[in-house]
Amino acid sequence: MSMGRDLVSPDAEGDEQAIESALRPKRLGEFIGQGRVREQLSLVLEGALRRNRPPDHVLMSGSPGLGKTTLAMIIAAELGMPLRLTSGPALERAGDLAAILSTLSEGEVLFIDEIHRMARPAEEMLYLAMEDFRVDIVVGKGPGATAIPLEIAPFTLVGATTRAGLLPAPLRDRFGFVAHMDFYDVAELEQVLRRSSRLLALDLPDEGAHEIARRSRGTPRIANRLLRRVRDFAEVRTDGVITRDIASAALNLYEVDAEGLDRLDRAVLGALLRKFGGGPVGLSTLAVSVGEEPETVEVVAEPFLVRQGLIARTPRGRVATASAWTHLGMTPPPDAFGAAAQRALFDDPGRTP
Ligand SMILES: Nc1ncnc2c1ncn2[C@@H]1O[C@H](COP(=O)(O)OP(=O)(O)OP(=O)(O)O)[C@@H](O)[C@H]1O
Ligand SMILES: [Mg+2]
Repeated sequence: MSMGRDLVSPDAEGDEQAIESALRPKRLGEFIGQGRVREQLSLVLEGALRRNRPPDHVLMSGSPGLGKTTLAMIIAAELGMPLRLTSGPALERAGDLAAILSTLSEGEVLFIDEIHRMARPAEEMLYLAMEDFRVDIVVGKGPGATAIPLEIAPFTLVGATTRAGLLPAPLRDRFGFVAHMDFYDVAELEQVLRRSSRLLALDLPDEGAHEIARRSRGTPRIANRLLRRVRDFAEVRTDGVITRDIASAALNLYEVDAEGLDRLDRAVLGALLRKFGGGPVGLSTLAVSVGEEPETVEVVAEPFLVRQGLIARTPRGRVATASAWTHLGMTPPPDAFGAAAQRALFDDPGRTP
């Protein structure tokens, strides 16, 4: 996604990937937060280990940087099986997928990242593979084409997506377990930060951890990234101890706001208030007004803004809440929360009052 250069962008790139893999928890017991997902997953894995069979296919959905790849690696590690990695965009043709499936060994874990971006023919091949551990290789073209069935070893598919809504139902239904990953709360992010500061041998008192956690956009990847920037600041300007004041000064310097909103978040919120009087406004109109793809706004900015109670999704479009106006230090127009806005918020055709 295009927001990669920002300090609080949820996407990882470049050097960051090496640092991330060093900080990645390797076993389920080290994985912080996501309590329910962790408990459900540990049952799935334990059951499979007892029966000595590969577990059901697992789908993980959630915003960037919440730990989907980490969890996929943990699944393989807990099963004691190798992990094969690929991604939806790499599977352009059915043949790309067949090449991988046909070389899997029994019990192997196949991780398909961004599974919603797989091409259609590969997706159809995957249905059969997931269900019957078989693929049909089509040889030839037109009326003379024949399908040669090919057995594949029983494997476990782990799919990850930032957009579960885009997965076709037949694909979603073939996963035995769907893990919905949510944003982390401040206490959980503090734990992530304490763990990382141990691994990086940093001096991070609780007050410093709290200040960084609060501004990490509910996302472990961002928490780790902010920790490294704050470390630079602490080491260059002071004795290296990351106090609350140091953390706060460093984050102000990097323009991470008090609630962790990044440039895109602030742009979206600003446009919603200034150009559309607080809404309701449609997603694509809002995206165009900040010069971004609707998908970027929907996947990267919106879930966090909704979670923070700054915007609401209504049947008529996105609307700003009272906190949004306060957050940007603006006064809502007199009718902002009047009859029209109330209608937008509560006229849900799918719901009876
Ligand atoms: N539960 C966790 N406990 C500790 N650290 C975590 C946890 N989840 C994620 N992290 C840290 O955040 C980083 C990013 O996580 P990960 O790469 O798994 O996210 P992702 O959901 O796959 O993101 P993307 O959608 O961009 O692929 C990891 O390298 C790891 O250091
Ligand atoms: Mg990932």
